[in-house]
This record gives sequence, structure tokens and C-alpha cells, in this order.
Amino acid sequence: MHAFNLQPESLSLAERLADMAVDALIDEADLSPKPALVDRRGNGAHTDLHLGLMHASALSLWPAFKEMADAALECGEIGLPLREALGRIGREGEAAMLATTDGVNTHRGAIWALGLLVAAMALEPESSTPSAVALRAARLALLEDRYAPKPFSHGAQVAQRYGVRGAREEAQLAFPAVTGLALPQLKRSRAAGAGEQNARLDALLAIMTTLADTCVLYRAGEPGLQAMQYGAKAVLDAGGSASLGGRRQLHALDQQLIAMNASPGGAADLLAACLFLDRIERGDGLFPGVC
Ligand SMILES: CC(C)(COP(=O)(O)OP(=O)(O)OC[C@H]1O[C@@H](n2cnc3c(N)ncnc32)[C@H](O[C@H]2O[C@H](COP(=O)(O)OP(=O)(O)OP(=O)(O)O)[C@@H](O)[C@H]2O)[C@@H]1O)[C@@H](O)C(=O)NCCC(=O)NCCS
Ligand SMILES: Nc1ncnc2[nH]cnc12
Repeated sequence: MHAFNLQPESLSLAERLADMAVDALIDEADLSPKPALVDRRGNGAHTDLHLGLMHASALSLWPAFKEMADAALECGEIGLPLREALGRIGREGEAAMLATTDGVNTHRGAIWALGLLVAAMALEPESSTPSAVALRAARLALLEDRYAPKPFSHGAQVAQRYGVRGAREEAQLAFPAVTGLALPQLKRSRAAGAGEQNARLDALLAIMTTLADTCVLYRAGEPGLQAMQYGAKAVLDAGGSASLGGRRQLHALDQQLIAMNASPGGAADLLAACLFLDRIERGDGLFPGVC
């Protein structure tokens, strides 16, 4: 599904990349059954989120993603001017998201990850392997934005308490959960005939096996994080979400994480990043007729 490109041949590169980022967010939200996350079945562990809100939030971010791609095209190189432009546009994107959701944080981590990847892709569209794009995104993430406020975010609180790496470090390390785990799992599950939805669920689970998801840690502490990581591994070990054993484990994981209020929102954001890079690698919707 494509969110906006009704006439793809007339779209600019920045518009196409924004389409692809929004598509990735909508595909992530729709994917079901995701453990304790908002999906087509319901609200998972959330009381303030629902699928319509996730869609509205995703659509509200299209102008920010386009502007980030335009900024990368205009700057033309990795450096402080581009990093600080992305920071400003990212903060404006967060404000648009919060205005749309009435103050609920639906996609903060996704703006960060996808924003960096969109910009990285716009900088060098001809160098579009997932690892090359992720490496450019990492170089951007490593630059210090002098104008970034330093709020005591949930992620910062959890990092201080448990000494874990959060969303910032995941990007600075070139998204190892995406390029090293999710994309390879997506390809393995597809090759094994799992079907696209199950392959995407397996990619999400692969992220969940190791990620220090600060959303889970904030809500459910270390027991929540352990339940997420062990439970995700149990699904994959049982044959993945396309197998009967894996489905049983997935159902148990969903129940357990909901009972612990442990929503893996960071893993969901990284699945969207994975779907974005996958779409780029497959050449789906990017190059035909780029203006
Ligand atoms: C660098 C920033 C990402 C800020 O990071 P920080 O850790 O300081 O801030 P947080 O506000 O905690 O946001 C980080 C979000 O990233 C997701 N995430 C969590 N863990 C990881 C991980 N290990 N790797 C990657 N991504 C991760 C997660 O997003 C999801 O969780 C959201 C809900 O979380 P929360 O607000 O805690 O909500 P609830 O638990 O529901 O709270 P209550 O309602 O119950 O109170 C969910 O929506 C997902 O999105 C974290 O939230 C970056 O944001 C930043 O610096 N931005 C400034 C702009 C900028 O420079 N942009 C650059 C260009 S793009
Ligand atoms: N599907 C989802 N459910 C809850 N939080 C999320 N953050 C990003 N995607 C999410």
C-alpha cells in the first residue's frame, strides 16, 4: 500500500521517500498480531492509543519526512548544518504528531529513526543497500545538535537507571537490530515460505530478542525486558509465527506483556525502519520516474 503516491511518476525523490516512510509506519501499525502493541485487533498494552490514531500520526509526519529529504538534498553532505536542520525538522514533526494525537507520543522513536534514514537515503540514492544507508544515518546521528533541548525523557531516565543503550545509540551504531537481526530474519522467513505478514512478525520478534527497549524498561522494568526478550526468542525457536508452535508462544507472549504493561514501542519503530530499508532494497516505489 502507498499512502500518497497516486501519480508516482510525477513525484520528486523527497516526496517518494516521505511516501515510503509513511507507508512503513502504516504497515507496522497494521501488522497483526503484534505482542502488546496496537494493531488491527486492538490497543495491546495501551489505554491512550488505537489504530486510527497510529494512522493519523503516521500521515501527519509526511511533511516532516519530505522536508528532511529536501534538507539532505540541499546540504548535499553529512555535517553539522544538515544534522541541525534535521533536529529542527524532527522537533517540528514531533509537534505535528502531538497536535494530531492530542499529546500522545505515538511515533517519537520512529521520527528519529526514519528521519535519519530518509535523509541518509536522499544524500546518496545510488548507494542504497541497507547497511550503506544505515551507516550514513549513523554518521548523522553521531553529530551533536547544539540546539537540541535536554529533557529528562523516559529514555534518559531508563538509561540512567539501568545503564542501557536507547534510541540514540541504536542509530549511532547504524541500527544493528535492523540490519543485523530484522532484515536477515525477514528474508529467512520469506525464503521459508512464511508469508509476508508472518515474515514481518518474525522480523519484529528478532528485534525483540535483544533490544533494550526503553519503552518496556520504563513501563515494566527489567522483568518486562526479560519477558520480551525470552518470549520473542521462544516464538522464533518454536518455528516462528507461521508455525503452530510459534503461534502458541506468540499468543502467550502477547498475554504476558499486556499483563506486565510492557509495550515494545521501540521495537515497533525499528520494525518500521526495517520495512523502509526493505522497500528501498527491493526498489519498490523509489526509482521509476524520479524527478
Ligand atoms: C534521540 C531521541 C530518540 C530521544 O531519545 P530519548 O531516549 O532521550 O527519548 P524518548 O522520549 O524516550 O524517546 C525514544 C523513543 O525511541 C523508541 N525506543 C525505545 N527504545 C529504543 C531502542 N532501544 N532503540 C530504538 N528506539 C527505541 C521509543 O519509541 C516508542 O515508544 C513510544 C512510547 O514511549 P513513551 O513516550 O515512553 O510512552 P509510554 O510508555 O506510552 O508513556 P506513557 O504515555 O505511559 O507516559 C512510542 O510511541 C514509540 O515511538 C522511545 O519513546 C530523539 O527523539 C531526539 O533527540 N529527537 C529530537 C529531534 C531530532 O534531533 N531529530 C533528528 C532527526 S530525525
Ligand atoms: N504499533 C504500535 N503500538 C504501540 N506503540 C507503538 N509505537 C510505534 N508503533 C506502535
